[in-house]
Amino acid sequence: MTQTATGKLPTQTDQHDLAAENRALRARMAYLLEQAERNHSIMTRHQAFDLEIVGASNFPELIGTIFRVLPVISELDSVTLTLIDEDADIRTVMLKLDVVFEDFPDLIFVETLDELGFDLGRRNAYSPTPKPQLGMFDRQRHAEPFPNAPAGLQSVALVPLLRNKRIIGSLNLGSCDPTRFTPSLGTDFIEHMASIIAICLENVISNEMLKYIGLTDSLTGVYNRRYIDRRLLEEIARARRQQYPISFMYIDIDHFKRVNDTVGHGGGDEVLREVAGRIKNELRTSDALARFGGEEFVVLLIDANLESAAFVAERIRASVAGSMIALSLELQLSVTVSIGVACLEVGTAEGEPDAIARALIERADDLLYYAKEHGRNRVVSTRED
Ligand SMILES: Nc1nc2c(ncn2[C@@H]2O[C@H](COP(=O)(O)OP(=O)(O)OP(=O)(O)O)[C@@H](O)[C@H]2O)c(=O)[nH]1
Repeated sequence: MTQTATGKLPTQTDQHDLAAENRALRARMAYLLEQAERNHSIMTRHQAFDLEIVGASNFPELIGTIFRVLPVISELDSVTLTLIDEDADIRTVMLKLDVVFEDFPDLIFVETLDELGFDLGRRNAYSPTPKPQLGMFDRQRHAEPFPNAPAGLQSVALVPLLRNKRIIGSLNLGSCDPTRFTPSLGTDFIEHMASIIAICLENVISNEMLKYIGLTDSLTGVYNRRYIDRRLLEEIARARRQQYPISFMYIDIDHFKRVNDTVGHGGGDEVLREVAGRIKNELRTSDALARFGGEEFVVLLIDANLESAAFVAERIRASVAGSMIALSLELQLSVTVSIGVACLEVGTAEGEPDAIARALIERADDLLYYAKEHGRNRVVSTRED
């Protein structure tokens, strides 16, 4: 029979106490085991999440994963993301790369650090790390980070996204449980999560910027030849599948050598920028404008037959010729363009997309040459000879 610590045989009361203590210990153990299992499951889910966001290859994929997965694995009722985008560079580049911001209503852009709603005192973007702010949800105070707050949101955590001590935005977490985010709660876990998200964001944003730079003409800001070559192949395949025509314009500024000779290379660059702007104004957002090099531009028009493409080309010609271009140094200059227009009609795109693209470009180039030979400042979409 069991003896007590004093060596005496246990009484019935002692035994009763021991059994109760035993039951309590077992219950405590079961609770701790349950907690450990729960924590393990949370850790596993978060590790899978980390792997998924680290593997995201572009901005929409990363943002989409954060908004889709994080509320589920962290049992949150709202997750939003605020990014500082001072000169709207991120938005401009993403738009150019066809990111549809309407798909991400919980992605918020602000111009300045102050708009993040952190209590930063006299900090600036490079000051030592600010801490997450946890507390009760206040519809007015948190209107900016939670623009679509669900009914019943009770507590929130605004977690700074930091890269090299610089705040790039904030990850905003919301719960309908009032005890979920209280000021006394430890923040190591959410800070760790935010730091991984911040690295992924910065990485994906700089990749997208590089992609954009690689596809853009730095002088005029329109696409470059590499972009159009690639896009043309995609569009030929799509037009073939969906049975619509696409058209291609080759645009060349007339006597551009004379422009350079008259106003210098810098003035010539200004003319190139203005002409690019005037062409762009005549296009739909689905059309793509690129500078092919020198004083040559091309336009790819989606779902446009020869007649409508020639109509747009005529508008472009008229817009360039219609008013003088004002240069800095108070100079004004008249320029004109010649345009060749070719179309890939429905049912004519047989063979390899590569060969079709080449033939389309060559036809537009040939018609441009014809326009030059027949007086310039004109649009040619069919040859009369
Ligand atoms: N300012 C500026 N000039 C450029 C640039 N790239 C090419 N050029 C100039 O564009 C001019 C093209 O001249 P040409 O190909 O002879 O043709 P053009 O004078 O436009 O004559 P047509 O096309 O026959 O009407 C050359 O003087 C080039 O130096 C550029 O990026 N900036």
